[in-house]
Amino acid sequence: MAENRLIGDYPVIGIRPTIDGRRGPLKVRESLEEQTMNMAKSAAELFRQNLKYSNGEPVKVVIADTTIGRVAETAACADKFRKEGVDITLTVTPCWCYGSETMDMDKHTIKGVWGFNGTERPGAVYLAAVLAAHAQKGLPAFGIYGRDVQEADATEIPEDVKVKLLRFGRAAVAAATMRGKSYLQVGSVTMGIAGSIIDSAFMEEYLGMRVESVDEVEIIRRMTEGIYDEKEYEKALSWTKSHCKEGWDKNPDFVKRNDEQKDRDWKFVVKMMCILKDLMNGNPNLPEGREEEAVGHNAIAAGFQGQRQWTDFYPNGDFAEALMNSSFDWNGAREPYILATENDTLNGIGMLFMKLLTGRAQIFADVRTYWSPEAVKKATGYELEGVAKEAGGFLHLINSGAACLDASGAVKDENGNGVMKPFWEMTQEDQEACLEATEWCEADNGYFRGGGFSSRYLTKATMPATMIRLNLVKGLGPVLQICEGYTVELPDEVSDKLWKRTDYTWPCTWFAPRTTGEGAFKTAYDVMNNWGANHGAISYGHIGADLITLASILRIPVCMHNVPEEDIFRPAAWNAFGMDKEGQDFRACAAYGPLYKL
Ligand SMILES: C[C@H](O)[C@@H](O)[C@@H](O)C(=O)CO
Ligand SMILES: [Mn+2]
Repeated sequence: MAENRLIGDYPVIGIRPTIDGRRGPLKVRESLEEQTMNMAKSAAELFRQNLKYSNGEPVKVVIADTTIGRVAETAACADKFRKEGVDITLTVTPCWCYGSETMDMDKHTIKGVWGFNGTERPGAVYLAAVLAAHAQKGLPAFGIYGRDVQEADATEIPEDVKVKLLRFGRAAVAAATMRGKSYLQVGSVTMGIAGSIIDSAFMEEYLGMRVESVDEVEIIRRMTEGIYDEKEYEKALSWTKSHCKEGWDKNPDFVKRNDEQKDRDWKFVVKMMCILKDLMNGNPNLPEGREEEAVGHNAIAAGFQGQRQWTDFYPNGDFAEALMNSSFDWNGAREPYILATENDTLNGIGMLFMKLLTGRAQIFADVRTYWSPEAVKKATGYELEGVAKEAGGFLHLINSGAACLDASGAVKDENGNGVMKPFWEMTQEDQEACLEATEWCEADNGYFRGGGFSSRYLTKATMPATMIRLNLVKGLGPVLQICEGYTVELPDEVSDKLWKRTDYTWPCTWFAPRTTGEGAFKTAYDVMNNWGANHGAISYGHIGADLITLASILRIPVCMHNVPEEDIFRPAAWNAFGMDKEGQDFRACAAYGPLYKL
């Protein structure tokens, strides 16, 4: 079955080797042709080797047919790139060139410029000149300039240049991948959660996406009228029965569902997942006469209302949310979906940002509780250690449904450390480890009167992680919060005591922010006390710097982060908005406005 089949090409990177146009007896241009084109080839190779689309394929990179010395060659390059579907350009040069004649003036491309740091020819001078032109013309571009002078014939890319090139590449590909895709909302506002009040203007103007909305009755219609792939459903059900072990039922006897009802519920939730996939991707294998349903909604991300109405009556969406957000299912390892629970569109977009940057499955969670060292000691007698102690406590991240099974930490690297791999690295063994670490408990009848099953696991690994929240603030617009930290392993009996005080049948992750002792990152308590909403999106890895670069491309200011200042990489023009990194970001984003504003 075609999974994650999105209509529309993935963004292409175009490399623009620019050069001094002077020929003549001293052959300035001729003497630079090879070095300039070699820079372009090195950058292209670096991108091809290290950047992947969200489907796991290597990023496509094209190079201009010739070096670009005068405007005619600039135009020829722009023409080629238009035909190739280039959304992102990197201009490279070891020498002086004529800024406004050779710069990328396409207002839709995401731009970077790498000036070679060799002093024989003034590549750095061109870099500064053309970045000034970009600033003057309102076409912000990232500037990349290596620290150390290189030999003129050097072809290797210095480490610090690589870091910036790849950060620019990952963020630009993530930003451009969203263009033209849909956010599908299934159902509407959930329990009054503001994030589930979808803001189409934000999706359109900041992300270049569009909003598709489907009433939940569509799931029932498709079930009732058989508008799903029967073969796929049977395969999914059989796999579920053998791979998704049922946990215990905490409900009191007077509401407990009997085996026959639970069997019906399993069939229901598996079919629901098949249908939600079809709604997002479309499915060419739907029954004859269902051509309209077969095309799907071209959704790169989606949300499901769950909690209230649907879950008051039908089995909940936790099974679909948990497995679709994971990096595998009955079809083996596959690109994780982004399916937000409680229809929290902003948390869904946060998950999407990080999936596009990493290729990894994502966690959706309530930022449920701050546990101070004193409170833990009082509740369990345990003295905090390690990252939790350093952070002055930790946060309880827990929500029913949309936390990927990868977050169990059951997948181990070669050193036995818990990891969450990009989906293309997930082995059969890794998938089984995640399933083994997960049980599917009967839905809490207090919250889910319609029944269903909730995934349950404890994150049993200390893993680097990044938690973000995208917030919409009236009068300001979107802002992003970023918190790097670590998942925390507690002794089982300590976890148990704390977990039991809340939703014991939901997936549980303890998280210690990397604190700085100041402001919002003074301690773990301050992170929660400054958090902008009830939810957070969490990814494996410390990817805050990539998120800051992505946010700057999208013109979304970052209002809270714990990323070291030296790792902040934004378009060069941001420097014109003041020396304070945070303030300049707000001022620049306000000045440039949303990328796709008409
Ligand atoms: C208690 C509610 O039903 C839960 O869903 C709550 O924990 C939430 O997740 C609200 O975001
Ligand atoms: Mn929630």
